[in-house]
Amino acid sequence: MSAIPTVTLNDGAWFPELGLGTYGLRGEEGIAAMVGAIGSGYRLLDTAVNYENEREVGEAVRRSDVDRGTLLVASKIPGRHHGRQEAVDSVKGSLDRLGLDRIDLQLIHWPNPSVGKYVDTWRGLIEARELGLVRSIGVSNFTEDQLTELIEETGVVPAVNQVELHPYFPQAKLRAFHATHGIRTESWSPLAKRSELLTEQILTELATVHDVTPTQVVLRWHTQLGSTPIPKSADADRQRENADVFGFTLTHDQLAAISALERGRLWDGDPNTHEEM
Ligand SMILES: NC(=O)C1=CN([C@@H]2O[C@H](COP(=O)(O)OP(=O)(O)OC[C@H]3O[C@@H](n4cnc5c(N)ncnc54)[C@H](OP(=O)(O)O)[C@@H]3O)[C@@H](O)[C@H]2O)C=CC1
Ligand SMILES: O=C(O)C(=O)[C@@H](O)[C@H](O)C(=O)CO
Repeated sequence: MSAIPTVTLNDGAWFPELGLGTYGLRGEEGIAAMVGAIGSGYRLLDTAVNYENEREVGEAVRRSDVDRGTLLVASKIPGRHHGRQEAVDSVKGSLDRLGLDRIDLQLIHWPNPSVGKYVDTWRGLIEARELGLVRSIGVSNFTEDQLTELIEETGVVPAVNQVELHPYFPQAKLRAFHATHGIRTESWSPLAKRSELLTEQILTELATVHDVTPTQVVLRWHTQLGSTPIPKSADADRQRENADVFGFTLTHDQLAAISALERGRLWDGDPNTHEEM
């Protein structure tokens, strides 16, 4: 398996084209799964205050035999920590739990519109970056309008927007907005939480054509769309399968056929209405 390629974010930092989701990876088993993933070549671990596994993520970084400087840890601020000073304090809390002296990518988890403080929270992340607590700053689950508001109010463009993205919800319009503004797209639930996606006929057909698995077809689709998928797997073999997607190329027509599976969100995770505290 070749190394996972990287891209450059709008702040000049490097960023992998594929990472590991860690929601649900907890305790010793979770740490072992993350250490194994790092050993298999993963360099980006995605966590959040609300995953309650930042301690495990930090421990996995320390137990791995890879230099800290070659690993990226991303975390996310929950709705209950929105506000300028609250955001800085939230980052400090994450750093304590991680046991690290820097978070590589800090995101706002959800805009939580009813709280009405995502612009202040963004100002807090800008301050956290100035304080050297975090390297890159971005958001998650932000719409075009919410991104525009952040940019107009602060002049700082998020490096990343991590959003629901999979063949059932390809987000073409939002991705085009990201491309225009130099925001890197990151795909959450990139396998649509496994669901029935992986048995779709077009995916099994393309898997045969390219001599790979349907999962690898889906993950390659993400990377060729210019998004960084963060599939979660607790299993070493599936982790290796998921990372080994850079040795084949889908054609333009094959990408379009996969995107034609579009049917909508997995659940009611509309950033305009969903509240996640
Ligand atoms: N910002 C946000 O609001 C959100 C962020 N996220 C992030 O995105 C990450 C990934 O999303 P998630 O919701 O976990 O869903 P995924 O789409 O990554 O699917 C995970 C499921 O797929 C299974 N799986 C993984 N690889 C394979 C494979 N090769 N073959 C068959 N099954 C496989 C896993 O099982 P197994 O472990 O047994 O392999 C698990 O059941 C999260 O862990 C989290 O970090 C997720 C939701 C929202
Ligand atoms: O996992 C996350 O990052 C979330 O934001 C949650 O909303 C998660 O997707 C969930 O619990 C869905 O039911």
